[in-house]
Amino acid sequence: MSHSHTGSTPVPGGAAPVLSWKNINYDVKVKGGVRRILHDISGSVYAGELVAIMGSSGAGKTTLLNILSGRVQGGRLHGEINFMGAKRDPHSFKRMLAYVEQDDLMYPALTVEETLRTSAQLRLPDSTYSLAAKDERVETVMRQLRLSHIKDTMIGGHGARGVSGGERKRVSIGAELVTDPSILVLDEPSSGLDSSSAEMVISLTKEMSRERNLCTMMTIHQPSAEMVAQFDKLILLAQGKLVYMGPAADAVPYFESLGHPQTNPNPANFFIDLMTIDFSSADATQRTEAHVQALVDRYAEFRERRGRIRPPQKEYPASDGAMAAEDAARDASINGSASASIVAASDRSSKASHVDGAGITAVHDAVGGDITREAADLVLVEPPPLNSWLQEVLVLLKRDWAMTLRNTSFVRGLLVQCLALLIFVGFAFFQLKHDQKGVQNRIGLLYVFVLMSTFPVVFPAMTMIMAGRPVLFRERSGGTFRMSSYFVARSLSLIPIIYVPYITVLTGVYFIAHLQYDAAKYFIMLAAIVVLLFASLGFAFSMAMIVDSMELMHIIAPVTLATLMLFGGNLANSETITPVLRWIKYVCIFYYPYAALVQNEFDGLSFTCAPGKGFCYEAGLDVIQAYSLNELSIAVCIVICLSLGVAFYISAYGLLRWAAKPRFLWI
Ligand SMILES: Nc1ncnc2c1ncn2[C@@H]1O[C@H](COP(=O)(O)OP(=O)(O)OP(=O)(O)O)[C@@H](O)[C@H]1O
Repeated sequence: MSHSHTGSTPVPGGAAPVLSWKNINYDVKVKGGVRRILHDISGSVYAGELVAIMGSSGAGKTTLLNILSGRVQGGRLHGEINFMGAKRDPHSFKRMLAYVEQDDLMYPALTVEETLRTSAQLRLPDSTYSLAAKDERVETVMRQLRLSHIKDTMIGGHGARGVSGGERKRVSIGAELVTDPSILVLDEPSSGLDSSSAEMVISLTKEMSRERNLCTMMTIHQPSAEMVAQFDKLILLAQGKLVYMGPAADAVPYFESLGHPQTNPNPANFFIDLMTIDFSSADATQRTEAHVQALVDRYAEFRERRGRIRPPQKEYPASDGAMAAEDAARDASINGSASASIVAASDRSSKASHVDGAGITAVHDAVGGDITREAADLVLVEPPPLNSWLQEVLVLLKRDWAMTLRNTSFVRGLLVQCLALLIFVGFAFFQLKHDQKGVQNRIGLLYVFVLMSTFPVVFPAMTMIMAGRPVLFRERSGGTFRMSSYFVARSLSLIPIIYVPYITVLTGVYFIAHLQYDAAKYFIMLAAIVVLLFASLGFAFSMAMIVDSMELMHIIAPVTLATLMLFGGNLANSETITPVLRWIKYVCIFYYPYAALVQNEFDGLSFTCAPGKGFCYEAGLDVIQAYSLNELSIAVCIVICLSLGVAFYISAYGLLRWAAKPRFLWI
C-alpha cells in the first residue's frame, strides 16, 4: 500500500463490525395512512466484506441501503445504527462513506483522469497526501479499475460520445475510491450494463474491497451466478422484511434446509423466485404473501436460536498460519453432515466467528484470510481533515474553467453572438449625428447596451449553472467541499468568458456609433457595464437556485427580465409609472446602469434643431431631465448596481446552501 493514514485511529480489521444496525423500522406517509417500508431489520457488516442486498422490486433494498448510508429523506425512522461500535456522527460519517449512485453523475467534459484527480485533490487531506501522493493514488486506482488506457477519454454524455457504460460505472467507483473511504456503498452498480461489464464491475469491486479492507455494500437486481459467487454476505429482503442475512455460500443450503430445493441454477433467480409476491390474482397474492411471511418467520426463528448452516464438508487449503486458523475455524463452523442442516450456534468455535447483534454468524471470518495485515489497519474511525478553503477554490476553479472552455458549443455560440451583435448593433447605430435623430438613437443605443449585458448573459449562465446542479448535489451529500468554495469558484470561472467578449463588443459598438470620444467617458461607460455584467451573473445565479428545472427556468427568467426591462428608465418614464409599482426601479438592474450611461453620454453634448419641426432638445442635459434619469449621480448609480449584484450573489449563496443542504434522517 502506497500510503498511510497518519492521524487517524487504526482499528484492526475484523475486531468489530464496521457498521451494525438493530431493529430498523421505516414508515412513510401514504394516502390514507402510514406504510411500513422496512420491518425490524438488524444486521452488521465487517471490513473486507462484499455484501449484496437482494430482493424483488419494491422489497426495500434501496431504502435499507440509503438508511445505512445516512441518506434517506422523509418518513419516520426508528432503530439503532452504529459505526465502529458507536453512534454515527453525521458530518464525519458522510465523509468516510463513499456512495456510488445508480446514475453515475459526473461532468461530461472532464476526462477520466481529471475526474479522479479532482476527487482526490478535493477529498484526500493535504496533511497526509502530497500532490504527488494524490497523483499516485489516482494512478493506482485507475490501474486497479482497468481505466489507465482510457484516462484521457472524456466522460461524455448529453449527446457527446464518451466512455462506455461499464467504464463510466468504474469511473464513478474510482472517483469514490480515490478518497480512501471506510465504507463503499453502491446502488444497483450493474444496472444498465451488459453481463460481462457487470461481472467486471463486481469482481473489481471485490478486489478493491479485499485490498483496502473496505466494507462494501450494494443493492443488486438480478446478478448472474458468477456475480453471486463473488459476494461474501447476502441480505435478502421481501416486502421490507428480512428473509436471510449471512454468508452468501450458506444461502442456498439454508433455503434447502427449509425444504426449498434449488430449482434455478442461478442462486439469485432462485432466491427471487422464492421471495416474489405474485400480484396476478387475489388468490396468488394471498398464497405468495403467506409463503414469504413463512420465510420471514423461519428466519426470525433461526436467528432467535442463533442458528447456522451446516453445508456439506469441504476441504480448505491452509496457505499460512493465520489463514489456517481461520479456515480451521470456518471448517469448525460449517463442518458436519453431508446434507445441510440448521444447528444451534452454541456448538460453534468462539474463535471462529463474530456474532452480530442479532445472533447471525458474520462472514468476516470467512474472508479474513484474503486481507493483508497492512490493509487490516486501514479502517478509519475518524474522517480526514478538510483541506484549506483556498485550495478547494483553486481545484474547483481549475475544473470549472476547463469545463467552461471545453463547452465548445457555448464558447462558439458566445463568440458568434458577440460578432453578430457587433455587426448589427454597430451598423444600426453607425456614426451618430448631433441632431434630433442622434438624440433618439443615443437613447436607444444606450438601452441596447443594457439589454446586451443582461439577456444574452443571463440565459447561458443560468443554463450552465443549472446543468451542474445534479453533480453538485451528489458531491455535496458526500461532503466533498465547502459550499462557499464551490460558489466562489463557479462565479469566478464564468467571469472571464462573459466579461472579455462583451466588453470587446461594447467597446467596438461605442466607437462605431461614435459616442463621445473621451477617455474618461469611455471608462465610465465600461464601469457601468462591468457592474451590470456582475449583477446579471448574480441574477443568473439566484434564478438558477430558485427554480429546480430547466423548463421552469425558461418560463420564469424571461418574464422576470422582461418585467424589469419595463422599469429600466427607457420604455416607461420612471416618474409616470404608478406609485404602486414605482419601487420596482429601485431593485431593477437595468435602471441604474442605464441612468449612469445616459448621464455619461448626454452630459456635455449639444444638438442641432431643424427649424419649424416643433419640440427640440438643444442640450444633452435636457434629454437626461426629460427621461427623469438625473435622480442619482453616476457614481451612486454604479455603486447601487454593484450592491444589487452583491445582494443577488448573497441570496444565491443562501439559496444554494438551502437547496443543497442534505435533509437526511439520522439515527
Ligand atoms: N418516500 C416514500 N414514500 C412512499 N413509498 C415509498 C417511499 N420510499 C420507498 N417507498 C416504497 O417502498 C418500497 C421499497 O422501495 P425501494 O426503492 O427501497 O425498493 P427496491 O427494493 O430498491 O426496489 P427496486 O429494485 O424496484 O428499485 C416501494 O414499494 C416504494 O414504492
